[in-house]
Amino acid sequence: MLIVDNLVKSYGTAARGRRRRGAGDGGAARVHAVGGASFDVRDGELFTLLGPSGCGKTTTLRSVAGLEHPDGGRITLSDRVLFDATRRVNVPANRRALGMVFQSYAIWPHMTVARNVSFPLDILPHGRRPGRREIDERVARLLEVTELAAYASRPATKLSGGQQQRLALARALVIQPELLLLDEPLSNLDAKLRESMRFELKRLQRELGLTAVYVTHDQSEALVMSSRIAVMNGGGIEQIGSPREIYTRPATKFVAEFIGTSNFVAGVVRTVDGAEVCVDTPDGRVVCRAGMGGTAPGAGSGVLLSIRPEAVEIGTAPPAEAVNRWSGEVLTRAYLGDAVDHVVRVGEREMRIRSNPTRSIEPGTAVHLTVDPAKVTLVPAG
Ligand SMILES: Nc1ncnc2c1ncn2[C@@H]1O[C@H](COP(=O)(O)OP(=O)(O)OP(=O)(O)O)[C@@H](O)[C@H]1O
Repeated sequence: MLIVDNLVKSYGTAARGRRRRGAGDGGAARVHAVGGASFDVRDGELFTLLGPSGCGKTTTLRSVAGLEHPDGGRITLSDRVLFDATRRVNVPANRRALGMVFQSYAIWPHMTVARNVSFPLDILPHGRRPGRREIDERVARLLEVTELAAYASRPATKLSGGQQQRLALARALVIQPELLLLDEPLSNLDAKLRESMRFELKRLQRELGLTAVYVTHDQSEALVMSSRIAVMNGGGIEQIGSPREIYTRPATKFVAEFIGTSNFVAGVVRTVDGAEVCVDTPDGRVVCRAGMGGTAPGAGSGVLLSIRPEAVEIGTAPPAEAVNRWSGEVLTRAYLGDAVDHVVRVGEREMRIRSNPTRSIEPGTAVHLTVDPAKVTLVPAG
């Protein structure tokens, strides 16, 4: 539905801007905010751009919205070309008819809740404005689904943070946009509300069959909400996949580190037999069946093993498994309520292990570790 192809955007640091980096260099330097990002968003999908601060996700979203003028690339929505650098097409933001919700929900304080929702339609020119009855129906339905119907005539400022965010959403949806753009819409809410709003937003998106692009730096938010995630780093996309794919088969070390935690072990590929790769590491041979994000490493190549803390089994009795086993000593233990973390010294390294709280072993104890080959992922070294 939405296709973003090779999007490029840089900013001159001497220019006026939202933010600056590298100023004081005489104005010659440019910040390469997005360097050739490509992705497509399917109908009915909640597609997330996830990455650390400054990786280019907001610039990408604002380019789709028409609020930034990219240097290169092409953006199409269904069969409409919104932007094409080579053909010099750049549809203005107000003609793209997209719904937008931002971090600061910026509801109109002097209006009632219902008027906030109807306003984007009320101000449409005569020929494009729906009739009064249709406007009232749309507003009523949106207030219903966002669970704000009871507050319709209340001043918009007299709502809680979560209600105001739902109002911002209702207001964005009233124009029936083909695509909804959301930029960190939950980050102004307190932790508890943020968590419940994740589910609310996801429910609304499903119920209304919305197609949305969602920007966040919060990995757990992205995992909970998204149909697919594009992990961004330094203006580029490192990996696109479902939350499960991204978590269980990270394509790069950056993705494995940014989403969750991982134990990394450097090694050299010894043999490749179909999907099974044997890797020699300083602490013995490790068999890996989870593969390497798309590419197959050849024998002799240096790789990193990425092993999630919860994939490792810890125990005091020697394991039955013949492969992927290590011996070590518990260094520290931390009780987390729903889990226990152990840090175990294995040879020269430390490994982090997350287990069920019933499996709690005292520091100083000699332990054995095992990991299922299907839970060991390879990522490129370096
Ligand atoms: N108007 C601007 N002028 C100059 N540099 C800019 C401008 N807007 C963004 N940048 C720079 O471009 C890069 C990408 O910014 P962007 O806002 O897209 O990142 P982000 O991933 O959304 O970060 P955050 O989560 O902090 O909003 C950053 O280095 C930023 O400082």
